Amino acid sequence: MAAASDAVKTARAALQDQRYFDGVQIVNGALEVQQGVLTKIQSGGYATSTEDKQEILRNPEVFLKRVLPELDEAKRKHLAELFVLRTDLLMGLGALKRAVLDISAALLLAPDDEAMAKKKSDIEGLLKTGMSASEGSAKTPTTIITGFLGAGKTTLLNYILDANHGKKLAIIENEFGEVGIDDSLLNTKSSVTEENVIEMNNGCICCTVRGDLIAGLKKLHKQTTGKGKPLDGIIIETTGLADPAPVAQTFFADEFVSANMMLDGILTVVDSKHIVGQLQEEKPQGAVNEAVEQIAFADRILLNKTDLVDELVLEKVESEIRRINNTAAIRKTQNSRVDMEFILGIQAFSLEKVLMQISQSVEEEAAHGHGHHGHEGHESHEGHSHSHGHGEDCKECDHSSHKRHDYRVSSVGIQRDKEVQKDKLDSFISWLVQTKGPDLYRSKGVLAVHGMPQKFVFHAVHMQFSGRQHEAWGPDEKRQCKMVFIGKNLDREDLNKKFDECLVK
Ligand SMILES: Nc1nc2c(ncn2[C@@H]2O[C@H](COP(=O)(O)OP(=O)(O)OP(=O)(O)O)[C@@H](O)[C@H]2O)c(=O)[nH]1
Repeated sequence: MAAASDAVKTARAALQDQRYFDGVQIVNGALEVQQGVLTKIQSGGYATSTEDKQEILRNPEVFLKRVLPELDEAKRKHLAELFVLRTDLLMGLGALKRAVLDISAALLLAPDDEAMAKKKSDIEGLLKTGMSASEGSAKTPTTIITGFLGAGKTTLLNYILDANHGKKLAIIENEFGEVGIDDSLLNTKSSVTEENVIEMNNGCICCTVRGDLIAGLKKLHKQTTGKGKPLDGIIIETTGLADPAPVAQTFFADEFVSANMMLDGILTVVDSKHIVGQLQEEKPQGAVNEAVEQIAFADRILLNKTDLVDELVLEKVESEIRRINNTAAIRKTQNSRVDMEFILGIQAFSLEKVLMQISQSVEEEAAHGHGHHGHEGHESHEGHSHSHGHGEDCKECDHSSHKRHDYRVSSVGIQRDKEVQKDKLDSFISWLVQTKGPDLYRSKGVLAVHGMPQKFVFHAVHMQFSGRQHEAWGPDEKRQCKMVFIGKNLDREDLNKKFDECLVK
């Protein structure tokens, strides 16, 4: 029983830290052990070879009904505890339907438990309204617009509002406590202080949320959905903010916000004429270059003010952007005019979309990106992309300007046609958290975990992580791992080496 209570303790800690996936694995292990023990008792001491070894996980009620007569009070209590724990973990992963199965199993074991009965009806209520814990169609899609001063953000906002006659959009800008619906507030800019940035209490220094934004979103929800007039979308303009991360993380971290809104995507507007200078601006040691960060976080980039530059400059700007972020889609614009489909409803933070995007971006990265590590005579120059062999006579590469191009922020893609070992993957993730957390801006991936029939899909802003098991791998599908990391000072070789240590040999 000591091992069993250890499992409960460790899974509870995982729940606390929002490591839902780890927690589920621990509880699964403990439940499988219980099934083994109970099946042996029923079959007179022998394990049957035909049993479904995961029946307790797949069909908990069927299994429990069969073994119920054998269970003493202590066993019932322990099993119920495991099922309740798994319910909470599954909720964290957004798997509400599975969570209902588990809480029903717990209720079979403890039919008079009022807290469990309430939990069950709460989850069923959430299922009915379509509000899942992680993704759901009832949530209001929210778009973050970033970009350097004067790049064309307000021009874009006005364009969106004009273009969307049929849609009811709310705009939140600057002072997040103030909320403008439709066309109000567009021209009342005021400065933003960093006082409202709150550190999360999970001990990770890079995970912060904005208290004023949460308050603003709550107020907005009350004024709209709360009065039976739901919105079609929310747009947040982050003028004056160096770092879009605390805004983005609010959508992962705050319970109210994540239950009612979903982050649709981060748009970065770029002034084509000035961006190269902005990117290359030397900052005092330790200070961030806002322009570089805004590009690193982007899902979509508007290369604006194309009327002020020629094609050659645009090409250069595009290649500079690609060195920082080679997964965001780029569109050239004038006066921020762009198809709405390119910027709204993009679901960049939906795990389903990650699954689709990741293949494309990692394959591109695998085809082009080689980094310049070990490239004698050069400073580190990650993310620099070519598919050719590399020598001093390399014509495509402007070797004289390597130093200028070193933004310290780059994308690293990893693709392996192998499975990862779960325990080693956990160590890899904790190594990432401990050593790279603040430097890792965006990451996403699809993993084949040894022993797991489903794809494991994740994305993260810094270490604010969202991931869950997705559809099963197809019978003819190659089980493989694909990931993209965008961040500062990423050592491509080190990341590859550390990840390779997690692979099943
Ligand atoms: N030539 C040219 N001017 C543009 C374009 N897009 C926007 N502008 C102008 O650039 C100026 C700045 O545009 P805004 O939309 O206010 O930029 P912003 O990013 O909101 O600026 P801040 O709020 O100060 O950060 C305005 O005068 C716009 O009319 C463009 O494509 N070409």
